This record gives sequence, C-alpha cells and structure tokens, in this order.
Amino acid sequence: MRIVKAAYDHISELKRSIPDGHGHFGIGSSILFLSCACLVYIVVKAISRLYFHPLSEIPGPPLAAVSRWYDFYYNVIHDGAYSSQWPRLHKKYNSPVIRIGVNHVHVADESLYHEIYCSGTQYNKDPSFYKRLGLDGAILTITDPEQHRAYRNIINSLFSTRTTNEMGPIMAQEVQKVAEYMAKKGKENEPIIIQRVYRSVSADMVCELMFGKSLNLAETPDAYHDLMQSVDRFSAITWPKMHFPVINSVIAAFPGVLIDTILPGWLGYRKKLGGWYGESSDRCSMGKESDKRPTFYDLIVNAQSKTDDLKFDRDLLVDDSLNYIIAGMDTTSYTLAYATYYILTLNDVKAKLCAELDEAAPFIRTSMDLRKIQQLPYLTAVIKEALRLSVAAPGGLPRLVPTQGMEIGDTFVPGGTTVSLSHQVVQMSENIFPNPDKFIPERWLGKDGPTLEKWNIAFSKGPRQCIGMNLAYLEMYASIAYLFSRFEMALFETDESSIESFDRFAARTKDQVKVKVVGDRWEEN
Ligand code: HEM
Repeated sequence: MRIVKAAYDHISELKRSIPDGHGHFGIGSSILFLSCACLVYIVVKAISRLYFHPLSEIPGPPLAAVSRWYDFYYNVIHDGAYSSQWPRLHKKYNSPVIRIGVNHVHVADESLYHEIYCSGTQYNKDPSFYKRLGLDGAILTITDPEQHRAYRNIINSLFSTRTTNEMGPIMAQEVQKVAEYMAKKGKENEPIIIQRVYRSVSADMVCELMFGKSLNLAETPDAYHDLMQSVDRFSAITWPKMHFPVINSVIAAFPGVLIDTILPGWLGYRKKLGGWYGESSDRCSMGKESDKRPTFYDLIVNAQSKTDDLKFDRDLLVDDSLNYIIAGMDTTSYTLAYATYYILTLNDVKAKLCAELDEAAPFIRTSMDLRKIQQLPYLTAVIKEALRLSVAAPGGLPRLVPTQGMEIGDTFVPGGTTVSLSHQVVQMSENIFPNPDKFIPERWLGKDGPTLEKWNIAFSKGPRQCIGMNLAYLEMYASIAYLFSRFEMALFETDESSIESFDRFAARTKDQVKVKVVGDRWEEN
C-alpha cells in the first residue's frame, strides 16, 4: 500500500510541475511509474508469500501459494476441477500436506479426519470460504459455533430419526406414485430420466418433512421442473461467485422480471415459502398451536417469540429453507443415481440385492414397512457403498486450525490456517477400502463391516454433520427397495461417462442417469 501511495504522491507532484500543453508526456510517465509500482508490489507480495509466510515450508504449486489464480484456473476455467487435482499434487510433492492456497493447506491423511470433523471439534468453518457461498446467516454458511448451535438446537427435532421415521407412510406413497409412472413408461417402451425422478421425490420429501406440504414435483417425476432449471443455473456460477462474491449482491439487486427470466419459477417458490412463513407467524402471534406437527417456521418463530436473543430475518429464512430443499434434492438424487448405475451394471450385485428384496416382499409390496426395510443387510451395504463411491461432497469443507496449531507428521501448521481434508481422502483410501474405485457392497458386511462404520463419513461428522441425513437414508432405502423389487430395469444411453462427476461444492454428474423399465417383476410372479 505504501508503494501505491508513493506512486499517487508522485503523480500529483508531476501534475503540479507540468506546464499546460505538455500533459501527455507527464501522464505517460506517470502511468509507467504506476505500472512499475504495481509490479514491484506484486513481486514483493509474491516473494513474501513464497518465502516468508508461516506456510512457506509446506510444498505445493507456487502459483497457489501466492494468489487465488491457481484455484481460479481449475475451478472457474475448468469448472470445479481443483479438488480433483489434489491427489495428483500430493503425489507430485510427495507430502501428506500441501499448500493449495495462500493460507490454505490440504491434508491427505485419513487418520486426521476425526480430529478435524468430530463432535466438540475446535476446527470451525472457515469464513473466507463459507461466506463467499452467499446467504450469510444461512445454516450452511454460519461459521460462529455458538450461533450455529442456537439455530440447530431449535430445528434438530424436525430432522431426528423419530420424526423422519414418521414420514414412512408419505415416503411410501411418493415412491408408489412414481412407480406407477415408471410402469406406464415401461409399457410404452419409453426411457425415464431416473435421476430426475429421484430429484423430484427428494425435493417433495424435504418439503413434506419441513412444512408438512409437498411441492408436487413427483406428479410429473422426470420433467425438467423450473426449480431444477434454476438450481442448475445457480450451480453453474458457484465458482465465479466464490471468486467474485460481488456477483451475489448483483443478483440480489436484479429486478423481479429479470430474475424470473434467468431463474424460472424462483420467485414463485419464494412466494410460496413466504406464505407458509406467514401462516406460522400469524399462528404464533395469535398464540395458537398447529394441530399438526410443528413446521420448520413454527419452530423458529416460536423460539424467537420467547427470547430477545434470537433474531431471524424473514427473507433470509425463506431463502435458507429453499437451500434445504436444494441441498436435499441434489445430493440424494446424485447418490441414488450412482446406486442405480452400479446395480444395473454389476449383475452379481443386482442378483444379490433382488434375492434379498424378494425375500422381503411381504413388507415391501403391500404395506411398505420402512423400519424393516432399513434393516436389510445387503441393501444397507449397497447404500453405504453408493455413498462412499459417489463422494457427494468432493471439495475441501475447509476449517480453521485452532490457535494451538496442528501437527501433520513432522509438519506444524499454525493456528488460523485454513485446513481441508477432502472426503475423497477417506472415501477413496486404498488403506481403508481396498480397490477403492470398485463398487463392492460386500466390504460393509462380514467381520470387517462394523469396523468400517467409522469411515462411513459421506454426511460428515461432528456439529456440522448433514442435518438431512436421516431423511436421505429414508429416501434411499425406500426408492431402491421398492423400485428394484418391482422393476426389471436397463440403463438407457447411460455409461460410466454419464456418472463422471465434478465439484460444485456438492458433486454433480456430467449427464443424467436414464433407464428403461423392461419388466414388472410383480406382474410376472
Ligand atoms: C445423500 C444425501 C446427502 C449427502 C451425502 C449430504 C452431505 C452433506 C455434507 C457432507 C454436509 C456438510 C457440509 C459442510 O461441512 O460444509 C451437509 C450439510 C448439510 N446438508 Fe446434507 N447431504 C445429503 C442430504 C441432505 C438432505 C436430504 C438435506 C435436507 C434436509 C440436507 C441438508 C443439509 C444442510 C442444511 C446442511 C448444513 C448443516 C449445518 O451446517 O448444520 N442434506 N450435507
């Protein structure tokens, strides 16, 4: 800054000393001086970050150590490709810890996972990453542990095992509804974009759980609903937004007509949720209790009315609740798409799964008993393996090293450093999961199964563990049990390249998994 200030003073001095009519020479020399000053500033900054920074001993790409442009190149130009480079960089620099940003290290040592992501952790979410996601104050982006605990304590009961299990009958109806659609498509020999079916069901179910109401996307389950189009467009600017957070403010300032064009249906969904918020708020101000299970907004509005310490902004809450729907919609459907792909590609997996489901027919076909379904061992192993291999959260999930610092082998990482340990490190670890790129449900069964459980980390661990985990499990059990018990399916225009994924904070597949229903197993029996 001192250099820039010196340049500014120099220009002012020159301006004062240049006689009229000779300004062009003076301005030229000033621009030159300013450019040199900037260059010197950049070089000095780069040298200090490379050689005099507390992380300068940690190996890594020099450009990543001096600026955000290395990240920009992979994440913006190559759409979310940075996290997929980390395994290569660990190999290249032959180190379990590498410097992937100016103040950011990545650790490829699974033994440290439970130190960073565990209950009572002192490693808090890094604001320099999460605040850039936009929607400051949303549950995902809150970085202050106290504020997060206060928010989560209010709504935890809604996402508990008990409450999600009570959703069993609604879940069953939803799957049965889409199964009728799939049966019809099968008779017409029409393909089904099953990943979209899963998306529709997941969005409806989050809404049912949070508000006791459905978005009714599963009425036309494989349509490209406006909500999905908007989410896909938002997702496409994830990395530009992370680099230029001003984009969030620009979008927020767009007039309604423009938002409606760019993000179809978005305002309609906000309006709908805003209406539901209004109902809760009215109920609370009239001192009335809901005759049904309290909704997400009921819990928050009521908690807020009892204390002055809690302040939730209405618009932020509405946007945040849309985020829950999106978070649930895309991650669950992504994992289910993986499961579907592998079951339909691997004959032995399909045979074992169907044999188990055939035996379980009494509690799948007539009345779906999800408690019993959730105890089926092979189905459970298939779900865990799909969660593992799909790596739904492939990025860093960056945390701040607590003040006392962190030991990584012989390397000391000082407090305040951003540290990431990508889920890829654990979920694709050769030590924990031999042949990690193979879909092998059996690894979760037998004598080694229980010890592997601690590495079932797809939903993360600790206070920031996924709040929708129980619901996601319910959806995955119900969908796979019912659809694979009933239908003989074949992949349609889908191969390994379709499920190739990339990192947009949550992973996304390059294409959508599609199937054809080639037989109704229940009709034949
Ligand atoms: C297979 C399905 C899912 C996977 C693999 C998954 C994974 C994750 C992971 C890894 C995190 C931690 C993110 C971080 O540390 O920054 C997370 C957080 C979160 N997830 Fe999920 N998720 C899934 C389904 C759902 C569902 C169905 C919902 C809807 C209710 C949901 C809502 C959220 C929310 C709101 C957070 C932030 C929680 C907090 O910070 O307290 N997720 N999820």
